[in-house]
Amino acid sequence: MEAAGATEDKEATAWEAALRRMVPPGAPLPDEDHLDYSIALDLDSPPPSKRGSPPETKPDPDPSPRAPRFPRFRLPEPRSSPRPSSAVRSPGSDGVDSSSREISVDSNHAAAAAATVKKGSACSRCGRSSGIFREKEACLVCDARYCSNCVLKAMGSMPEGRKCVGCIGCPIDEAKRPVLGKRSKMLSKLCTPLEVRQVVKAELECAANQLRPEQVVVNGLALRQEELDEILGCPAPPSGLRPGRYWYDKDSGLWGKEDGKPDRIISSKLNVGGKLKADASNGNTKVFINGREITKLELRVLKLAKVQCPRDTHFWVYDDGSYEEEGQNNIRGKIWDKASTRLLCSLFSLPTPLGHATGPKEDASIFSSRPVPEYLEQKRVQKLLLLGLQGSGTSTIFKQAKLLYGNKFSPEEVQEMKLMIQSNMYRYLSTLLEGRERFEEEALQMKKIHNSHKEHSVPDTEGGNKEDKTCAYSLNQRLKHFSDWLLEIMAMGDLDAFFPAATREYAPVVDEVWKDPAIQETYKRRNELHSLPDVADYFLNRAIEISSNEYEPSERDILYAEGVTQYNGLAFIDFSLDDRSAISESYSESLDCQPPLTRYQLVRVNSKGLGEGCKWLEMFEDVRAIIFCVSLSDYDQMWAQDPGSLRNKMIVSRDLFESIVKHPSFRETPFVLVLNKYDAFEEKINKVPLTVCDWFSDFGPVKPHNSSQSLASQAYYYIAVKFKDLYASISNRKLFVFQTKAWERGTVDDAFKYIKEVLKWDDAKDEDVYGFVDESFYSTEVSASPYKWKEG
Ligand SMILES: Nc1nc2c(ncn2[C@@H]2O[C@H](COP(=O)(O)OP(=O)(O)OP(=O)(O)O)[C@@H](O)[C@H]2O)c(=O)[nH]1
Ligand SMILES: [Mg+2]
Repeated sequence: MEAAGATEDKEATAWEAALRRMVPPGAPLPDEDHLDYSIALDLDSPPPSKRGSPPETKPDPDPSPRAPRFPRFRLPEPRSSPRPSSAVRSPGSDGVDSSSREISVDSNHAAAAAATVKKGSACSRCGRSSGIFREKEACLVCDARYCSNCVLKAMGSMPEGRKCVGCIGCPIDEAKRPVLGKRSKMLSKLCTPLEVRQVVKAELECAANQLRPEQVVVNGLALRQEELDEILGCPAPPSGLRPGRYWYDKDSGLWGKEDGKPDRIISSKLNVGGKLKADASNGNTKVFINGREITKLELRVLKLAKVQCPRDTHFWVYDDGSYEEEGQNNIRGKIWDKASTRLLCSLFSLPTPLGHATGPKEDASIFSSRPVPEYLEQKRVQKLLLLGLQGSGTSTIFKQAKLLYGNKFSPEEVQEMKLMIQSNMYRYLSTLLEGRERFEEEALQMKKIHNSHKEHSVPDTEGGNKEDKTCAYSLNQRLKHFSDWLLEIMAMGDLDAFFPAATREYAPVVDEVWKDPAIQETYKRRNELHSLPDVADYFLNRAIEISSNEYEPSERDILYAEGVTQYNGLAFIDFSLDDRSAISESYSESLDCQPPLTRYQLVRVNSKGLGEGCKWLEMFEDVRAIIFCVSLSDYDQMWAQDPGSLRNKMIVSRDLFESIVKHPSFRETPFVLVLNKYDAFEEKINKVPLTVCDWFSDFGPVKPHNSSQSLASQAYYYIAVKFKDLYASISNRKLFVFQTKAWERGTVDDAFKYIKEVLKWDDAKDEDVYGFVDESFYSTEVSASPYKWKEG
């Protein structure tokens, strides 16, 4: 008995030790029943796990096979909603939202999906049910599921891919089309790489699995086989074509879902489907392109691109983008020629021509020999919107992403940064000078009062009078003069017109002013100067160097500089991240194929773009995720939102967050909260209590001597939970939280890796709703679960 107890004890300690390695030093151990992945913590991922059966002794209470590998921990949440026992859940779903999501499958598929969920995890052949960790392979036709013992017996040599022998020759369940040709972990385990490749090829290319022409309706008419061949075989086919109703504008090549905006530009002049109708995309703008009434979004982009289009304009647009007004026979220009228009289109998910759209048409028969995956597997760019209150760190994160994942700064961009840094330096200085004036006035006032008290006892002298007029914040006459002049320029808002021409000339004075004891005294009280960023001294210390003609901003300077590019409101970069992850890793390793790269587009909208009730945001469609950035160290800062009214900056940030969460465009969009400036926060929290911010008035930290967890990390969790609660109360969903120090590039890299995982869960969550992607299509590696390290 005692021995058993000892083993248990030992097990418990080993478990604890393993867990300890995963949480940050000093953090309390999470409550086992309340594990969660939505607050990302420590960033050192543990080594990839060896595959093996999961420990049976402690079933994962939150069996989230798609959770990322970052160890995380959660704060207790109410255990109200009962969870279905068999369905695999993703961490993004809280039970409520998943069922309420729009499902765009027809009722048959919905029924099939429901059946799948009910079927649970029993093998259709041997009937044995197994734990949630056991993978199953599902038949693409009837969705029967087989365990690894039975799959080869039930599916035979898979001449059409993963189908029961009895289903060979039958068309696949359309809901499963997205997983066609996707390797599964189980296949990789049971078959050699060569066999897997054959199965995948068969699945993609066999006749029975192809799209049937009648499933695709274009301009109201179901296609015939020749028409489908023509579409799929044209130089720029719609990628990943699925059954559905579409509209097609033969003249321009624009293509979209019925009742929707243009989705892409495919080759023009294809003889397919019916005639394009005016209401094909359900527009209501009274502006027409090739007879189709365009959507509001298209109209806005046209207007931004400076195309004149009053109501009742009818345009003809050709496949090279040239356009004319109906009946005028006069080409007015080319819509997509301007880079700015292409940028706008890309930002708002409107298509632009691919370049070869006007090339000679290929023979449709080539289609049969072209590798199918090319059109099936083209991925779309995942758009990530990066937002936050001014000064939260969005531009720093943006610049880090740029340095991390792609394009270096071009010489022009560096030049622009240089000018920005130089003019910022004057801004910092004027903030200091302004503060100095205020402090000087206060100090002299105090002195006067003090002296007037003394006057009663000490007789007045001339010396005393003179002393009354100077204090620690006083400047000499010359510098005072410069100060008045600079503040006047700033007040008139002329800075940018005046500098940088004057930059070099005044550099020595700037340097002198900055080093003057009065300014240094002022700088000591920088907490009271609300628009002075932490980096002010970094640049002011090098005033002379920065002002010189030869100055070349270093990577660090660029990072520390405020601002991004000339696009003050919007900046974007495209990049890709390796797709390997907890989900796909295990099988891509075993196959000699490269993991696919997902393209991301990071769009940074600065706070000005968020004004006016966030109108700008309406223009962003199909945003894959919102990354909302908050500066942790804002909790004691004040912010002048409207002239004359100071509010706590954290609260202003919260309100902005709330308005974005409530924004109708993002009802279905996952949110990742990035809590930035943890470094500054750590430093501040020991000096300024968190409770200075009204929103945090009930923060009651466990005294440091009672807890090994640092005050900063307690406060961090508290804030994270505040935001999570707020988010859940509005959206009924889970907010993902990540901590960064944007100056440290590694933390930004980790943030993007985390975001990538969040997107995967979100995808997986959708698929769960459909019920067709079962664990066999994704690794159900327990690597996601902290329990895997239990064994050491
Ligand atoms: N201490 C500290 N400072 C940071 C961190 N991230 C950014 N900053 C600084 O905070 C200031 C504001 O950061 P930005 O990246 O410019 O913030 P923003 O969201 O772009 O704000 P605007 O450009 O004003 O809209 C800059 O001086 C940054 O260098 C961080 O992690 N720690
Ligand atoms: Mg900035």
